[in-house]
Amino acid sequence: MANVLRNSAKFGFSGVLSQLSIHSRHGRECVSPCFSLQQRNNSTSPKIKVDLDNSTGVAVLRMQSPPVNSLSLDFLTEFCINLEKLEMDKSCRGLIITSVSTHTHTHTDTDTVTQSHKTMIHTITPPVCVVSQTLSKVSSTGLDIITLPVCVCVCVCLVSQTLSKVFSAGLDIMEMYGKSPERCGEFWKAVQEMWLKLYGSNMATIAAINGSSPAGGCLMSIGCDYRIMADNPRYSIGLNETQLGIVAPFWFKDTLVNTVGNRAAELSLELGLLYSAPDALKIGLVDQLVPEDQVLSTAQDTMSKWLAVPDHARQITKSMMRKQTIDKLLSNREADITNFVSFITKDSIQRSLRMYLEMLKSRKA
Ligand SMILES: CC/C=C\CCC/C=C/C(=O)SCCNC(=O)CCNC(=O)[C@H](O)C(C)(C)COP(=O)(O)OP(=O)(O)OC[C@H]1O[C@@H](n2cnc3c(N)ncnc32)[C@H](O)[C@@H]1OP(=O)(O)O
Repeated sequence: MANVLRNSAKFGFSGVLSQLSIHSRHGRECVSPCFSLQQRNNSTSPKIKVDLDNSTGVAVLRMQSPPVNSLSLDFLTEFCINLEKLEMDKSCRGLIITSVSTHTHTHTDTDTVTQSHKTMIHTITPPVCVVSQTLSKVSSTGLDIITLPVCVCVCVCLVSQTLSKVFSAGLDIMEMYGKSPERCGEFWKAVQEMWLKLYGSNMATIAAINGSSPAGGCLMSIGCDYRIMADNPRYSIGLNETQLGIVAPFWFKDTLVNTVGNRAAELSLELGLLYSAPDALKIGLVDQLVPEDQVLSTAQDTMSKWLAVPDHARQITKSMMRKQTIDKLLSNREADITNFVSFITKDSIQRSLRMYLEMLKSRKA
């Protein structure tokens, strides 16, 4: 333990993990060239948007991958790169993870466009945008004024429209269906990497759960230090793997046990339960429910309490609580990948996944 604490103090908790972890395409080797200590960690990549507030040291990572923020290989790679960048940035002490939400996103960006171009743009039903009479008159004197705002507005509406009800739908099922063993292995390594980086993060981490969060989405949430969920009857959260005919691996199970205790985890995993927000609160799967429009602001208020604790004390304590669970995966990583690949490529499991995908599509129809 003394060794852990020494390492934690020297490298930080995630630094210890990075040293131990296998260098992979999705690990340090891949992301190191992206680091720049001078760089402000505000970035927008196709699937993820990060805003770091330098005055508070808190970053908000918004998932924006339509239609359901599913965790594909590309998404996970982007997620890990962003996490590693924030981890290396000494000014960043706290991370809030959320999904792009309809109202804030549309209004903010439309306002920006309106102010900067001194015109009026009305959003009707997404993704359609219309330029008002006022703008038409103004724009007839300058074509450049009209072209850019309309493009920006249409993009925003597309994202808003398709992500309104989901935090993350979990692992991208298409990454596990009909894929080669090599590709499945690569995908699983990225899933492991995401969890190792998040569960072992030195930052204080809060999940601002503003939509449904099944399976891998739930794993991401319980990988954080604290969970705030929107009190909306349409949303659910849980590790529902058995409902798909698949099995949550030991480190999903361990993370859940660490969060809700053994008995609740046993019921939850065996039955593949998806909990409503109030039921999730009851078993301790989430820590707090708030009205939907207050999820992010509550996360920000809560974060200031977490950051009031001295970093080194919080980080070493977090390491003591989580190290054993993390080490278990670190020392079994390759075996875990082999196990996943042989399980997921079985004909019977592929059939289960196909039926589940068909069910998802037929539910829609
Ligand atoms: C040894 C270890 C072995 C294995 C371990 C594997 C561990 C696995 C972990 C996982 O995370 S598996 C994924 C589990 N996820 C789910 O069960 C969620 C399924 N999705 C839903 O329940 C709903 O989609 C929703 C998230 C509640 C959102 O509902 P909504 O009505 O808003 O959207 P809709 O259902 O119409 O979906 C839109 C679109 O997206 C496709 N979709 C949904 N989820 C996924 C997903 N996880 N991966 C890929 N694609 C997904 C859905 O089919 C629709 O597609 P379409 O528009 O083409 O019809």
